[in-house]
Amino acid sequence: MAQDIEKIEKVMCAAPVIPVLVVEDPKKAVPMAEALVRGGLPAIEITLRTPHALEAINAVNEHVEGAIVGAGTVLDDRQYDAAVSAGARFIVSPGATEALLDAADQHSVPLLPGAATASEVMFLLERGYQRLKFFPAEQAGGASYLKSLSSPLAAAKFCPTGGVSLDKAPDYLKLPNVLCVGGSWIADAKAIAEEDWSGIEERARAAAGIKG
Ligand SMILES: O=C[C@H](O)COP(=O)(O)O
Ligand SMILES: CC(=O)C(=O)O
Repeated sequence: MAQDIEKIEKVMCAAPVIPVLVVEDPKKAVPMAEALVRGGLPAIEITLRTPHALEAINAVNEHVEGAIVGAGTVLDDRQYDAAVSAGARFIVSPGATEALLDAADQHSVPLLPGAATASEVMFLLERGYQRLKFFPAEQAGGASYLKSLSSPLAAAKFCPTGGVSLDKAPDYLKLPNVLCVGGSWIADAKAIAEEDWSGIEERARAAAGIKG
């Protein structure tokens, strides 16, 4: 089954940046997401890298008006099912496997799979996926590398993530094959632990204003 491009583009085009979040304490998820939404970043990715990530997704989905909460670091079918049950509105993976794409076929909640090479992109295009995460963006070659994929693999459009910052984001966003970027700089683990909601809101506002 092909990717639902319209559905995933609603997430990718909601703002220039998707914050990637590692939430240790689910009680902090709601005020964190409220700060992000107030700052102008409605689409947020809570990674399944902590024991309470599903609880955090559920809380944001239930309580934060205007948020489009997704699950990141979804690696297999069990995690896909669990994230959807928790209320995730989109699913992100650092890569892609046949099994994960088969799991996505069972759900209407869309998948944004990761790719870092021409062959990985071609594999995903073959499976009907044209909206992809470019991960890890800076480490794999950065904006110039991604630009060089834009002509031969023109159907693929990306959300570069990994090492992206406020300063580096415009270089990606001006590329013809980039719809948004992802990153943890807006709300990193320290800011969440310290409940720095005003700082998160301020960085979200700066990110929401980035032009390509
Ligand atoms: O694992 C990395 C996340 O996808 C975000 O990367 P970052 O911390 O480099 O922004
Ligand atoms: C890095 C990434 O894409 C993820 O954790 O979902």
